[in-house]
Amino acid sequence: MADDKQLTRLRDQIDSIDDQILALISERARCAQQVAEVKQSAGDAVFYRPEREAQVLRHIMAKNQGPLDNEEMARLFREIMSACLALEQPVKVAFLGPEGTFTQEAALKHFGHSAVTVPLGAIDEVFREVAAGAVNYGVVPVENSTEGMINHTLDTFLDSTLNICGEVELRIHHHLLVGPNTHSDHITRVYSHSQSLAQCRQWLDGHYPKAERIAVSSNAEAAKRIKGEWNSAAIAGDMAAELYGLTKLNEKIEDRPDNSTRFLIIGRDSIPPSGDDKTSIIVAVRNEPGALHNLLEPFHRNGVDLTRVETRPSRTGKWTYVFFIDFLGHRDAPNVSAVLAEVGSIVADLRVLGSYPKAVL
Ligand SMILES: C=C(O[C@@H]1C=C(C(=O)O)C=C[C@H]1O)C(=O)O
Repeated sequence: MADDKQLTRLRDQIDSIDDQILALISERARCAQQVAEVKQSAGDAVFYRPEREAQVLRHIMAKNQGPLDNEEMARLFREIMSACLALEQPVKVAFLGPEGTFTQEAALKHFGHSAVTVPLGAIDEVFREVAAGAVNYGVVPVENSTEGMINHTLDTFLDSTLNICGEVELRIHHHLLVGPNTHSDHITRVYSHSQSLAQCRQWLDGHYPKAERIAVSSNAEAAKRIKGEWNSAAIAGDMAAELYGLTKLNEKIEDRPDNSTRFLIIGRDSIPPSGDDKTSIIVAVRNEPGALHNLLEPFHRNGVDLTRVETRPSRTGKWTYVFFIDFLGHRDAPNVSAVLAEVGSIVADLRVLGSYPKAVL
């Protein structure tokens, strides 16, 4: 038995600490309200500031001395900021629905749980609703560590004038889910998004080689669909399992344990520097000898680190290659703006998709 007196004393101590935390969070929330008033009187309608939020979280992680780890501590502060912001104006964020997708999880990880998330049926709809001003931001998947680029998202950027305002990385754990009518010995169909089916290919080959694999628009849609079906399973994540009341027959069935997806936050405004930023651009290059070398050389010469170079076929037919390039640094930094000016002068077309804070969490 624990020492009753010692327990009582520790719990009293926790109660008094909680009172202090409560008072401090309230004081912080009042401060954030005043910031909103200052912004409003300056005619600034944008309360949410991604670069400032990234700085707050980085500061917390740098100062944290444990015992909670940096990510855990930052997650708590993420939620405090989200709640403070929602006092003035909850951020409205569109995502690739239905409810329960990994994209929704990414949206909540980035904006916190006080954000209002709006499920939409397709990636281009997310772009459209942001462009129309019906929501403040959108969240779209862009690349998976196992399966590579999500080409549909890249292609949608070709026709869009929206800005990238941030990035989120999410560890993706897939589970094999069933409804009450299905037994593990009688699974003849497995539904999921094509990316998720691909991420679990070897596991499915080993455990359900004969089951038909059916690709649907999202893994949450798969979970929703099998709820009342016989002999059917879905591959989806925790949020979908919980939301649609399904049983996890097998957990973490992704072939690679480090399976993760990167998502982009899209919005209408460009974002000032946060001190640790990335920039994404699209360039169209003429099909001539040395074109790729000439395109990349200025980055190297100016000490700008490339983090990703992706090629897509141009859809106009006019240019042979379109490159999506990500690199470290903000477009306002002198070495980055020098590279952009130089690259702009040699390529057929250059569009800066945005400079944004590097993912903190
Ligand atoms: C308080 C501000 O506004 C919002 C709330 C923040 C916070 O709670 O720390 C940070 C950035 C903004 O999203 C601010 O700009 O400082």
